[in-house]
Order: sequence, then structure tokens, then C-alpha cells
Amino acid sequence: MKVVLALGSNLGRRFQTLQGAIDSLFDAPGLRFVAVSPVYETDPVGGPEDQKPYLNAVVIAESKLTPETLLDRAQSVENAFGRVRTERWGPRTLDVDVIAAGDVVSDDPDLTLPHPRCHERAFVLVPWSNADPTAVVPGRGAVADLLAALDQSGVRLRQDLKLQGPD
Ligand SMILES: Nc1ncnc2c1ncn2[C@@H]1O[C@H](COP(=O)(O)OP(=O)(O)OP(=O)(O)O)[C@@H](O)[C@H]1O
Ligand SMILES: Nc1nc2c(c(=O)[nH]1)N=C(CO)CN2
Repeated sequence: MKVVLALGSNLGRRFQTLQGAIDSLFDAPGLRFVAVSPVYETDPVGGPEDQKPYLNAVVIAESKLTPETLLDRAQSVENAFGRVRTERWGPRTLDVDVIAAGDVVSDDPDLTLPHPRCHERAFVLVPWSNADPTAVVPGRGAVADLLAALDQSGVRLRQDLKLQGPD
């Protein structure tokens, strides 16, 4: 099934962290790279007032892994990049969220699918729609339609930064 992962970083060497995360995600078997979005510089949403801007991107893969295994992989990559969990929505070197796994819908708090806030986050939907213009949020509709209802002014394309597929 097709899986969609969202990456974010607002501390340290943000672009290098995103590229390193992509390489690590595909290091172990079970994920086949399909596409990566452009990189966007985004105003922080939620959390403390004084946070730095994020770099955000979305990566799409074809996977045979269960969604649980995929979340485990995402969390070990976060940990490998030194994410320190402190306050909710606070700054982080790396955040990897599972946005969607095929058309799976689940309200398990440990792994909610699609991601419970993705439909209201321009920092997820803008890169996702760029990587896959026909994308759909299972149960919520076309990403392009959801985006039309959102303020996208805090999401700016970084044309100078280009992520690559895994090596
Ligand atoms: N689709 C999902 N992707 C990633 N984590 C999820 C998902 N659904 C539930 N979770 C759970 O959410 C917990 C907290 O995740 P995390 O610390 O990344 O939140 P956050 O990035 O601060 O905020 P947000 O969830 O709003 O992006 C994780 O331990 C995980 O079990
Ligand atoms: N711009 C932006 N804001 C956020 C982000 C993010 O990746 N980008 N992630 C959050 C928690 O996952 C909270 N706020």
C-alpha cells in the first residue's frame, strides 16, 4: 500500500536532518521510495510563541510493512536524530509523522490514521499535494479541496533546497 510520511525540523541543521531521515527510513527493507516533495519553510503552528520556523517535507513510499511497524521505523529515525521530547508541539530536531497508510482508518491513540490533524495543517497538505496532486485523506476528501479551505501564507517554498530519494 501507499504510505505518506511527513517530516519536520526546526532545530539544528534542518535540511541535513531531513535528508538524513529520508536515507535512514529506507535503510531497512520494506519501503520502496515513490516520491519526495519540495522543501517548505513554515511558520510554527501551536506550541511556544518563540519557536523557530520549520522545514517541512512529505515522502511517499510503497510498503508491505504494517502501519505499526512503519510508526516504529519513524520513531527510531526520530530518536536516531536526537529528538528530545519535552513540551507538546515544542521545538524538535526531527519529527516524523505517519500521515496515511493506504486507506486505513483507525482511532487508536497510539497510531491514529489518517493523522488526526493532517487535514488542517497546511505544512503537511502543501508538500503532500505537490508530491501527489491527486492525493486523498482517507475519510476526509481530496487534499486539494482541503487545502482550498486553509490559510497557506505561513508555508513558503524553498526553491534552493532539494531533497533526494534514498541512496
Ligand atoms: N499517525 C500518527 N503518526 C505519528 N504518531 C502518532 C500517530 N497517531 C498517533 N500517534 C502517537 O502520537 C504520539 C505523540 O507523537 P509526537 O510526539 O510526534 O506528537 P507531536 O509531533 O508533538 O504532535 P502532533 O501529533 O500534533 O504532530 C506518538 O507517541 C504516537 O504514538
Ligand atoms: N510549521 C510547523 N508547525 C508544527 C509542526 C511542523 O512540522 N511544522 N509540527 C508540530 C507537531 O508535529 C507542531 N507545529
